[in-house]
This record gives sequence, structure tokens and C-alpha cells, in this order.
Amino acid sequence: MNQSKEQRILNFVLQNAVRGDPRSVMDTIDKYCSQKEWAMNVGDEKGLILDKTVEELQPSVVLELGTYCGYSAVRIARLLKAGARLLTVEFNPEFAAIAKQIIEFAGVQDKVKILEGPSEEIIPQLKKKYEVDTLDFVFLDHWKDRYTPDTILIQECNLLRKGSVLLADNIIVPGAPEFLKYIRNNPRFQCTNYPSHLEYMKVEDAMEKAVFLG
Ligand SMILES: Nc1ncnc2c1ncn2CCOCCNC(=O)c1cc(-c2ccc(F)cc2)cc(O)c1O
Ligand SMILES: [Mg+2]
Repeated sequence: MNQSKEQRILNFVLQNAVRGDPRSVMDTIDKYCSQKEWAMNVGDEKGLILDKTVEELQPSVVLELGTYCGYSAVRIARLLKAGARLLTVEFNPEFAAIAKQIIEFAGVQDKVKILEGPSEEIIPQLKKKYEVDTLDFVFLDHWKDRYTPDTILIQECNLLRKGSVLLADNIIVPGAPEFLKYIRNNPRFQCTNYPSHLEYMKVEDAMEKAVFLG
């Protein structure tokens, strides 16, 4: 059975990156996906916006929706302080298995928990099953038509506090027009747009940051 693209990315990391070095894992994935096969990692340009958001916030509890190969999980986890943790939700079991190996290779596994399943099932379990009180930071990078319903669900589950930050990828491509309308017209959020480019391409994309006002 021939390999998947995600398996090829994993193999390239195992053969070319430095074990225990998150930066080398990120650079190796970026190298492969810009030179060999495009893949939907947040990438190095939008990754910088993600880095700055995490560094500014110093979050203790982070939720990521859409793990994929674990690139952004490594990116976020490497910046977390001692005791802080990242919960990342992935729907596709093959992607989750790849991400687990990449996260472990990078050496950030102690800060990361991969939760397999659809976001709409996992989000209501966060408080009781995963001992979450509130979320300091949420990175939305899963199905673009789930951004709005999951943002509403997160609020219904009382998972946000004054100052919680949402950061959404792919505002332009593939696009999340309905989310943009929802979040920018919602008086409980203060929004900021960050123009950028689609990972590994010259195509315009953007990220949207939304601070929950309580
Ligand atoms: N726990 C969960 N619950 C529900 N759903 C879940 C889930 N976990 C995962 N999923 C589902 C899928 O997750 C991946 C979503 N990401 C993207 O689709 C994506 C696509 C492009 C792209 C593709 C083609 C182009 F031409 C141009 C751009 C770029 C990106 O940066 C993207 O992030
Ligand atoms: Mg994305």
C-alpha cells in the first residue's frame, strides 16, 4: 500500500530533523512542504504571527482545533512555560498518529495531549474529562465551516474568560467568511486582522485574532 503524503512528511522529519529540537522539526517540515509536496501546515510566515500571539499571552491552557501533522502543536508547545499545556483536537486518526510521532520526535510531548475525534464532541468534554477550567488561547485551524459553531459551543461550555484569545487560520484561503461576519459583529470580541500568505505560496491569506471581553 503506497505511503500517504503525511507519512512522507513524517519520514522526512525522522531522517532529517534533530531529535528533541522543535525548531529543526519545524524547519524540516517547512523545507519539505515548500520544496517537495505542499501541505496544510500553518507554515513559517503565519507561524510567526502564531508565535507572537503565544509569546505575548504566555497561556497556561491552549486548545488547538485541527492538529494535522502536529506542526503548529510543536510551534505552540515549544513556547509554553513549565506546567502549561496544549490540548489539540484531530478528527482523522491517521493524521493523529503522524502528529503523535512528530510531537514526540520534537520532544514536546509532555506539554501536548492529542484528543482524537470531532471538535463538537470533544469541546463539551473539556471541563469534566480533561480538567479544563477556562482556555487562555484557542487556535482554530480545522474545518473552516466549524469555526463559528465551535466558537459558539466554546462559549456555551463556559470555556472562555475575560482576555481569552482566539486565533483563526485561513481567513482568506480556504476562507471563513461566515466566521468573520460572526466574530466581527459580536460585541463580546475585540478583533484584529493579520494579513499574510497561504503557507508555502504567494497567495494572500490572513489570520484573525479575537480577544474575548467577558
Ligand atoms: N477535530 C476536528 N473536528 C472537525 N474537523 C476536523 C477536526 N480535525 C481536523 N478536522 C478536519 C480537517 O482539518 C484540516 C482543516 N484545514 C484545512 O482544511 C486547510 C486547508 C488549506 C488549503 C487547502 C487547499 C488549498 F488549495 C488551499 C488551502 C490550508 C490550511 O491552512 C488549512 O488549515
Ligand atoms: Mg490552516
